[in-house]
Amino acid sequence: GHDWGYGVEDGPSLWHQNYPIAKGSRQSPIDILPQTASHDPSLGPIALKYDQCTSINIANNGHSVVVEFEDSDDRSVIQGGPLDNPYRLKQFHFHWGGKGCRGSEHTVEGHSYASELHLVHWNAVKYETFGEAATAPDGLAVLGIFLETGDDHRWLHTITDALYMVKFKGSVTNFKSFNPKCLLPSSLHYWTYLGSLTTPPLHESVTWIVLKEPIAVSEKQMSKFRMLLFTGEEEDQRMRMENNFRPPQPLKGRKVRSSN
Ligand SMILES: NS(=O)(=O)c1c(F)cccc1F
Ligand SMILES: [Zn+2]
Repeated sequence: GHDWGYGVEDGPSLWHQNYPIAKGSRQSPIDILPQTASHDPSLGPIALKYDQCTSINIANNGHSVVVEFEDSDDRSVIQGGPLDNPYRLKQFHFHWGGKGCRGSEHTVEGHSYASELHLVHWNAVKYETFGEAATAPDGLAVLGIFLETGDDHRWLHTITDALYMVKFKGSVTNFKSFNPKCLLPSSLHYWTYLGSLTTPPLHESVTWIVLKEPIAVSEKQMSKFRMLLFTGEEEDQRMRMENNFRPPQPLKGRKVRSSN
């Protein structure tokens, strides 16, 4: 059933009731302090091999809009940086705010961005399935990319033009051969730390890799995300999908490392 959301009655401050790990020792997102992040020379560059990317569909799961990928082999992986082996691309999705409001999950010295893109990868070397990896401490690697409002993003149109097809919770439509490489900023410099899923079940299974450089998207493009609904077609009360972000969580002694 509907056991969590982003509203007053089911939002992030209440998730601990059904998901006690919400108060755990490695929860995400966090506020990143660049001055405190230690530059670790042993941290190499991350490598994204997205060339043979195979997107399948785009869906509204009632919490975000998600693009799923074919992950039966290692055609699309992230490797290098803090990772000991390649992690397979499974899906990407976004978190965003209301009109004129901020909506990123990670913040940088208290500054939040308009939105945050998450590219979710899993450790198929050590685990059989995404589900199994999602509960393992080294199971997932999520690449976080900040979106700030500014110029139009030429490739984001492919996604925003498809959003009207998945307006309602539970809707899904074909979305083939989209390569998320076109959503990357020019620099792959990053911060990295050990954390969790930012939505229930909040498993502490994520190696976070957050890119320092945001990408620019237009306010008009952002407004198209806000025409999505949290609610299904059959529900009479229509709730606009916005502010679907969890606020920063306690660092609890964790170290954030910087690629440079
Ligand atoms: N937000 S997040 O990137 O932590 C995330 C995942 F990694 C996996 C599933 C859902 C989800 F929301
Ligand atoms: Zn996310």
